[in-house]
Amino acid sequence: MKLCIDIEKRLGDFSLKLKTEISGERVGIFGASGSGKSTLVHLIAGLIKPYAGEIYLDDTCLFSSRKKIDLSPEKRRISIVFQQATLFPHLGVKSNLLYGYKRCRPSERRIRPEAIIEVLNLGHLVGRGVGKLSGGEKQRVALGRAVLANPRLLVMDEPLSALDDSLRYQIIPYLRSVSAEFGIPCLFISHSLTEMQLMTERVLVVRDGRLAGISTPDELARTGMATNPRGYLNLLRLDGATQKDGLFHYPWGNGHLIISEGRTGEESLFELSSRDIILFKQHPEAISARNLLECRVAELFDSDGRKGVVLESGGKTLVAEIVRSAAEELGIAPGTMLFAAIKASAFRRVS
Ligand SMILES: Nc1ncnc2c1ncn2[C@@H]1O[C@H](COP(=O)(O)OP(=O)(O)OP(=O)(O)O)[C@@H](O)[C@H]1O
Repeated sequence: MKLCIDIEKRLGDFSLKLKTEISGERVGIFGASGSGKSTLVHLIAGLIKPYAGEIYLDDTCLFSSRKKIDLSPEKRRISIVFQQATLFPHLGVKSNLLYGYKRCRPSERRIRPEAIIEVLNLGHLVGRGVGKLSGGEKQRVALGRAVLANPRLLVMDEPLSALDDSLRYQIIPYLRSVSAEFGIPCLFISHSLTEMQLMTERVLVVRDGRLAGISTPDELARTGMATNPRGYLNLLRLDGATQKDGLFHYPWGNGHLIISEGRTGEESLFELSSRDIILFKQHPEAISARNLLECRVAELFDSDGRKGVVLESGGKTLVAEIVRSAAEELGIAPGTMLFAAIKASAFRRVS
């Protein structure tokens, strides 16, 4: 997908003026509350109209004030999944799912409803009404309905922010797999950096209605490391745990990670703050932390007076954070071998 935007819009005191070009299959729009993310996607989807400018999706002109083109939302074929799943309350799960599908020309129906029902794990819900569905189930039905409308682009406008933490991370694999399995490019809006890291490959950053830059989620996490209260959040997908003395041992890099709140038999996603990793130049004699990993410094980066240290072991990486003076005292440079100590309780299991 390639999106070219050059638009201006004013809403009350707020003005949006943005010119950019971004490509990718999973693109993020990231910015603080009120920065203009929803306004931007409403303009792209044709729900509101710019004063002036142009919007192109691949080779299709969606809007051009110069050429007097303004495609209707239906002709743009952009499906939006909103923060709160807006299902039709008088229709059951199946009719909600098929709502847009039935309105597509048969020749345009690319995706089989059965395939979506399977990918989104909705089989046990198709005979039900929507009134008693949980928040996560409603969001999966809304997602299925959006995909079955055969969109050219799927917009997800903070689809996870109404869900609690555990549900949020359960839904992310579904969001990723619909986009990947059915080849539908998606535009994912959020102000959560973790969601950006899990969902997108490139990110358009918006600040006060203006373009603040185009970045990758990892670059964003690195830049924000010093100012983010939780530093750089390492996201680790781990599997194959064995349990010993009430702790979970996961294979990682050249060794193991020992984690308090793990589980056996299933993959889990863990967060680990860069601030929970302590670095030693030499092997410490005795420490209480359960993890002591020998790692090579792959890279160093700056973030507002602090140093990010990218540690590598057996092809896996972790980012640790130290103050600049500590980096100088320890003589840390790419290639240096270090010991990283991490408490087993520092890992937070999010799914
Ligand atoms: N119809 C409107 N009339 C006047 N101001 C509006 C209107 N719609 C939005 N705004 C203002 O435009 C600004 C951007 O709103 P928008 O919803 O695009 O932000 P956002 O980045 O999506 O925020 P959030 O993350 O909180 O959803 C806000 O200051 C909002 O109050």
